Amino acid sequence: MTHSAPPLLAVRDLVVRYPGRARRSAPVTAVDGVSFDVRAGETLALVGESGCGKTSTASAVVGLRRPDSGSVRFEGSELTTMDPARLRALRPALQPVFQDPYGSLSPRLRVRDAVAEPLRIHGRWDRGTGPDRVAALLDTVGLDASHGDRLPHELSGGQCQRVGIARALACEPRLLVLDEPVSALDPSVRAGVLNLLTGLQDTLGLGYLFICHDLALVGHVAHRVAVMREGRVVETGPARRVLSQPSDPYTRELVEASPAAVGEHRARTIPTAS
Ligand SMILES: Nc1ncnc2c1ncn2[C@@H]1O[C@H](COP(=O)(O)OP(=O)(O)OP(=O)(O)O)[C@@H](O)[C@H]1O
Repeated sequence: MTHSAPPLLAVRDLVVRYPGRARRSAPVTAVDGVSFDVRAGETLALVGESGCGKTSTASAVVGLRRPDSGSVRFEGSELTTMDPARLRALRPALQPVFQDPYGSLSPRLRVRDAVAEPLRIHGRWDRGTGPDRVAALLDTVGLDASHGDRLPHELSGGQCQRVGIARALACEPRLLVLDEPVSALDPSVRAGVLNLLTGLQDTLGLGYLFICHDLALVGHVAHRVAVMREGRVVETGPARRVLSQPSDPYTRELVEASPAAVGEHRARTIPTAS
């Protein structure tokens, strides 16, 4: 990880508002001037309690929601004002992985076709080499070729999430936006999926914006942490420092409520049950 390189992702003064739920009620400001950077090969964890604006931030970064104001720069290019054709060409480089592993896959699409789909959508499918590329992607995420024949309901939650990661990797992204990628999984398979993600990062040099409310997991995977409260970032810093010596009172409350987050040594590879 080089800190002199320009950031992969630079978010500045991001604001996301939703219309008020009741008629004529004031809009809800979900994200209120958020700024952070993610560098290649680095994981920035965005943490905070439910409703603080993490998913709204991620949605604006991956283009699922247009921000009301602020800047989202990817490799130096401003995404919020980019023309649609250029944005479409850039999108594969910046891929989301969502929380619900089943919900993010089409129930009628076999795994092989689900992994091939992003290649087809982005005009990168080659009939000659495509099947081998899909097999290689399945192998990369720890699934064997026989999983390619299955439908999502024939997979475990962890396997489904691995398919979601294979889809995200298909078009050779440089940034993954991981919105609670293991929260819906059984605790016994969480470590395996997180270890897969950290291994991929180490091999491919990917940047991760990692949204997570579990500070113990954050302590394993994140290089830096940004703590959100009520739409704002209240503290940013190296994960070790933020989780062991938080300077913001709210961060201190979060850390104290999660004693497992603080430890002398947190291995990047999480032990899995044997
Ligand atoms: N589509 C929407 N319409 C109106 N308000 C919304 C919408 N989506 C989110 N909000 C509100 O915006 C705020 C931030 O929500 P957001 O989902 O971004 O938070 P979060 O930190 O990701 O929460 P969680 O961890 O529960 O997913 C909350 O007050 C939420 O109620």
